[in-house]
Amino acid sequence: MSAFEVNFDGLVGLTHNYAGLSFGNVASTSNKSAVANPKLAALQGLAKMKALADMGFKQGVLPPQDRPCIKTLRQLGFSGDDVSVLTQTAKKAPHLLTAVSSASSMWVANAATVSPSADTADNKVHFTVANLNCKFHRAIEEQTTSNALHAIFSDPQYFTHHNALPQQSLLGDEGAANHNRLAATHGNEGVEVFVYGRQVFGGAVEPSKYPARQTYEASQAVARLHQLGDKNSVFVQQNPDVIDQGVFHNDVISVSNGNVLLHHQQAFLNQASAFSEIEHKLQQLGTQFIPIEVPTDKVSIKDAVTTYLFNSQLLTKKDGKMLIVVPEESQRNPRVWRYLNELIAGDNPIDEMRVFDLRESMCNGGGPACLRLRVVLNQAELTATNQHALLNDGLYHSLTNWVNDHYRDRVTEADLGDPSLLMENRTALDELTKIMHLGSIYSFQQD
Ligand SMILES: N=C(N)NCCC[C@H](NC(=O)CCC(=O)O)C(=O)O
Repeated sequence: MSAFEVNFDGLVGLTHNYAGLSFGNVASTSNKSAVANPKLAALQGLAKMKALADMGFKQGVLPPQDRPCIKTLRQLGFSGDDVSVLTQTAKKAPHLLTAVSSASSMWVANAATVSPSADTADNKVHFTVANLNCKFHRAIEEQTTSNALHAIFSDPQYFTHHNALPQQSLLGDEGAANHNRLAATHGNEGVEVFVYGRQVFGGAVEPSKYPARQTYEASQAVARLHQLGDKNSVFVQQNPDVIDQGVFHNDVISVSNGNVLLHHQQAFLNQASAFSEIEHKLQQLGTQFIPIEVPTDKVSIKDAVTTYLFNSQLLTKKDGKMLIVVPEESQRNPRVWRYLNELIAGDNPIDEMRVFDLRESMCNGGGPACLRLRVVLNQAELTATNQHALLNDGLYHSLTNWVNDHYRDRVTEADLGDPSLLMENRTALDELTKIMHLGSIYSFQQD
């Protein structure tokens, strides 16, 4: 059956800031305490969405979360009215305030893992919300993420939603950032490649410096929930050495589209055997596997981490060829830029490149691919999707005006305790739920 890949991009939230919260993510820790510009960040994200929609790609939008998250602070013992909860936290536990204020839900590649109906035994689209339990500021995203996904994919005839896995390090799950799908076309049955950083039971090698966020046990659980057969799934360990060099998610070292896997030479442990399993399983589905390997002598791991060359989007164009969407940082590095130009001129399906300025997100370790969640939908599933979450000119203009009306152009850690910022968030998000017809997805709307 024919199907579309719809890229749902996360809108950057109003509290976007640089708090250095993600140990193991080099950009996050090295930009700690820099001054952030949430308005610019949101507009940069919208500009990418609009440009891709204008090129004919189907584009969706996922809303940001309500921050600072007062509900979480109450769970941690702060009490009184909302403003007093905020001001007490700012005074007594500023480190908690930065965590509950992060706009990290913008990186929706970590929101959930999604399996298209062509791969699942019951022929429904399955979503499992990621528990993100490696980082406290991200572990608090799951409930609102679940509410947003339900509000956009509400019809149980087509969509099955699974709660996040239990919040336990055994089951660390970072969603689609560690999940690559390979298939002849989006609509064909495919092979889903689950990439994990460590195996708790019986695993051997692990990174020694930085955390491996995704476990084998979590990847297995998601594949079971999604009713994926053995023929539709492959489990591969990410190379622990590259995690220790700052590759905290697999989408910082590889990206798939169709039957192509663009990856670094050092991306995976036991790369050869993993690729022969993928090749074999794709062959059984009648499809050839096209791995494109980037050698270390052309692009080092350091180059990959600083430029986010692999955190690119690979998109199938109408003519069947592929477009690669990269961040400006890739253009600024001569080795990476040379490689990319060789790639699009070479004998492979990728023949066009677009460069985007996503600096505000990049400074926290989030490139083009982090900002989007891929959802493959056939026509009936697309029709059943909340149409107000799909980007067209009207929604783009509404969202741009909404950002210009509500967002600040400067936020530092010191601003996070400002009660006006909390109120600005709530006013803006309340309006957004009306623009996008989401209902009451935020806890402040439910109290
Ligand atoms: N690779 C993918 N798919 N996503 C990127 C996520 C970046 C995010 N950064 C942050 O959460 C930094 C927040 C701060 O430090 O203020 C993270 O580390 O989880």
